[in-house]
Amino acid sequence: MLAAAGLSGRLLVRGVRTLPPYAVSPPSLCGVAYYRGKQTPANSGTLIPSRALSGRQQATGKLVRNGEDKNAVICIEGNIASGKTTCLEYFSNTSNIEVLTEPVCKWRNLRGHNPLGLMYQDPERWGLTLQTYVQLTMLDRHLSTISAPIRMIERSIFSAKYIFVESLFKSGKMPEVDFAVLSEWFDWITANIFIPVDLIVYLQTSPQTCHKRLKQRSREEEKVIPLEYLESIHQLHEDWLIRKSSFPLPAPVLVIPADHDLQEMLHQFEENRDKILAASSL
Ligand SMILES: Nc1ncnc2c1ncn2[C@@H]1O[C@H](COP(=O)(O)OP(=O)(O)O)[C@@H](O)[C@H]1O
Ligand SMILES: Cc1cn([C@H]2C[C@H](O)[C@@H](COP(=O)(O)O)O2)c(=O)[nH]c1=O
Repeated sequence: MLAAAGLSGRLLVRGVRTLPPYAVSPPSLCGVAYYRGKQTPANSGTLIPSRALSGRQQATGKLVRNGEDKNAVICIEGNIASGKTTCLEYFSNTSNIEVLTEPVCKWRNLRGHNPLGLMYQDPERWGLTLQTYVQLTMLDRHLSTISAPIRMIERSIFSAKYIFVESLFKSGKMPEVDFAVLSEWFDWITANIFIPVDLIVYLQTSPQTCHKRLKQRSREEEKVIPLEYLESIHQLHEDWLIRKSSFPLPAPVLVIPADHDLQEMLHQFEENRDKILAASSL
């Protein structure tokens, strides 16, 4: 896909490269949770074996996070630069909601390495490296101790696999053995650890909108992303969340059209507030 998108010439050189010194946040400040406008520690919770049956039937026989049943989990999904972080920021001051943004800064700075930048430069060589780390950090997000009745989380371990790993593999940029290793890890995790999701909010945008916003945000690593890549990521989202034809859905989906300007989007978030918060009573 990246090849089709005209990236292959720049991306296929093998070997470790020295990356430009991107401005990155120190890992200690990355992937923080916010509750009532304040930063809270996103510590991993304790995993315990599930007892006979909880309210969430799928938990049976799996490891569950201690205290799991009390909270609602809402995942905000959408294409790159669709407005997920903006949505989370909007809800971050709501009492009872804790928001967890995607740990992108960890993906940009892992002990001084930049797996995200490496992947965009050479997806065949570094796709497995990035996606292994994304899967770990996503799992960590899902299992971290919850400090509010409702948790809103940016993306999920599911979209990392069903959208991004899938995209790398389907486009021929990920060797079959790398895909197999990632799939085994994902299957083991989801078979043995209960990852609760009560609602998916899909911010549905056109790839053109995302391309415009991506350029405006101007993240250094993402400057090589062409419109065609966003189109393929869009199709994967549509297959999963709208057509429901690709992979299992971990929760019901609420679709919010998200091509509108910022002011209208804030209005849309407010309009959908009750539907979103209803996840806590499911
Ligand atoms: N509705 C909107 N209209 C115009 N620009 C937007 C809108 N929502 C977000 N943006 C801008 O687009 C860029 C990407 O938004 P962001 O929330 O970071 O997306 P994501 O988290 O999905 O990648 C940011 O520069 C943000 O300020
Ligand atoms: C989950 C996930 C993300 N990425 C890439 C895609 C984007 O470049 C960033 C995330 O930024 P966004 O603004 O939050 O969309 O990370 C990836 O390559 N693989 C993944 O699994």
